[in-house]
Amino acid sequence: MAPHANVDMSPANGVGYLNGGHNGVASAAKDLFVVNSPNVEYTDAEIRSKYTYRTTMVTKDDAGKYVATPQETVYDFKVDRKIPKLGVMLVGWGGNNGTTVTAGIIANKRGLTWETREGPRAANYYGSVLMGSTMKLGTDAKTLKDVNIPFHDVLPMVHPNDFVIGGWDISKMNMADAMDRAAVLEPTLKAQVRKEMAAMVPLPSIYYPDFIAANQEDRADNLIPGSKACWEHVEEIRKNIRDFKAAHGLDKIVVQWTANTERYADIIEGVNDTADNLVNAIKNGHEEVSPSTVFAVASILEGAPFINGSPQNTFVPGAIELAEKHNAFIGGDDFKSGQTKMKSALVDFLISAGIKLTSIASYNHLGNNDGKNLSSHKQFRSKEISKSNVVDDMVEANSVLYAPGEHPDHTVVIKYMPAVGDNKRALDEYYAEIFMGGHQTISIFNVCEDSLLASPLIIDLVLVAEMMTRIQWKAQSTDGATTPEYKSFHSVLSILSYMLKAPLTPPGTPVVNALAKQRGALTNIFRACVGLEPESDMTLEHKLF
Ligand SMILES: NC(=O)c1ccc[n+]([C@@H]2O[C@H](COP(=O)([O-])OP(=O)(O)OC[C@H]3O[C@@H](n4cnc5c(N)ncnc54)[C@H](O)[C@@H]3O)[C@@H](O)[C@H]2O)c1
Ligand SMILES: O=P([O-])([O-])O[C@@H]1[C@@H](O)[C@H](O)[C@@H](O)[C@H](O)[C@@H]1O
Repeated sequence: MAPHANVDMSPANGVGYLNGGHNGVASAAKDLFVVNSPNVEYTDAEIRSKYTYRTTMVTKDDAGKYVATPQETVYDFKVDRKIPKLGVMLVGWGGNNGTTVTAGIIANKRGLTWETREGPRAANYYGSVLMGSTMKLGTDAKTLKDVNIPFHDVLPMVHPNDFVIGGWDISKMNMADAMDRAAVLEPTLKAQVRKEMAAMVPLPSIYYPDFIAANQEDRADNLIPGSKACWEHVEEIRKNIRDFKAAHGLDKIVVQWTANTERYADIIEGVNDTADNLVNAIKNGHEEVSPSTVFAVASILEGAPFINGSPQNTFVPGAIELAEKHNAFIGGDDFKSGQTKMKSALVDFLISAGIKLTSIASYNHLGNNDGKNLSSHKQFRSKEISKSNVVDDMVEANSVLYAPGEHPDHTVVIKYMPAVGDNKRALDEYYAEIFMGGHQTISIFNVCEDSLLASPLIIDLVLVAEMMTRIQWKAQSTDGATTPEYKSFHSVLSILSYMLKAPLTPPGTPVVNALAKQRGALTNIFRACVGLEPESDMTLEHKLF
């Protein structure tokens, strides 16, 4: 058996991958609800819905007055109800996030409980918006109370317990030892999953030293030969994806980057500015092509959605164009897990309350390997960018508080302190002007167990990205513009933004960071796919009687 073989963990040989599924056959969704509407049709294979999307287009008249014109576009949505057997391949599988999410899914799949100082704990999916939260389905016809359903039940989604997980790492450490190295999970839990984890060994990966901190070199003992981009690397990764799919009888694969943060790649005309130039640059061994971009290109060519959980600019313009050309899905960047998630909610609250935020001091220290990598300036700079831009949309939306170009002071500091391990300490100060010259100072001390916050996001990103591969649309707008044939959403999955610090959006479209808006978009797009109106908090039924 090859030392890095990603072999099946079936009881027969007891080694290998986390092999999901009941008997490897994806479970069909048990419908929790049915939509009773002439605009929604259910067949065994599909849910088809006719949805009227209502927006308001704004123009200015000759006097400069805004003119608001309601507009309607009728969409036909089609959802494939067949839940696939899904493979999840993580780049950086042997890291803190990769080991934690893998062990967490094993624990959930087996319904494990374990002893802690605070008493017994049971496996759960807390922190996953799809597995741990609900959405309002509607109003009880008799009591007029809200009826809420688990978010995961709004559409026929894969269950994370059924994921078949594998991936790559530049470290050859098996997943049980890597789980120990990560020092995230309780020993009493680790003991129960150790056997499965020990049988899993990451595939060798590509390592271009200049893109991550030099202090990562001692981990790099599991390498595909070659220290810069080449087409052989693309083909090797493509083969890994195909072999994984075949070995486990999978219908689909989603690839996700949870490897170290890379430095930004320079955007160079003729190198990575177009799809053709990027392919040629890889073929010519251009040193400005990063490992994450090579993984993205390989995934795109294999038709596997690729998600970037780190802040670097993996998706250079050529990678985006390649995804568009191949109708492949991409998404990113940088999991929004703790300090920044709090920021995108708190800033939204302050500014939409008319409170003029004037400065944000955002410091944290952490002691895991991510922190070690980020102690190198070029890698920190990637993170500083993603952590700093998260307030831009909210500031720009409020011209009452902020003049054009005006924005709060915003400082991001990250320090590596090994003693605290994965339990990042985030200290934030929000300073704001309030009524009549007053000030409000909000100081937050937020201990984020980083990998336990990020792992559920890895699951959500996979679930949503896979679901999007089964949704198609066509349109008839009020101005007569039509999209006569069904097609998929745009290659850049901005619907993933709720889970990400620096959401990638289709070229030329705005970035939304406000947490409530991001969740609303995810909720209401999925509701539209079953012909339901957007969640409204108007509750006129409680006000007009
Ligand atoms: N809360 C969070 O944990 C959080 C939040 C946002 C973003 N992130 C990002 O997620 C990533 C992973 O975080 P982590 O805490 O698991 O880090 P980690 O350092 O524990 O894991 C990263 C893994 O990637 C491996 N690796 C590095 N280069 C590789 C390559 N070219 N191919 C394959 N494997 C490679 C490393 O050996 C390591 O095992 C980091 O980029 C981090 O910035 C983490
Ligand atoms: O908590 P959050 O800001 O969403 O995300 C985290 C940062 O606070 C931290 O500085 C960094 O080391 C982690 O990789 C992660 O990005």
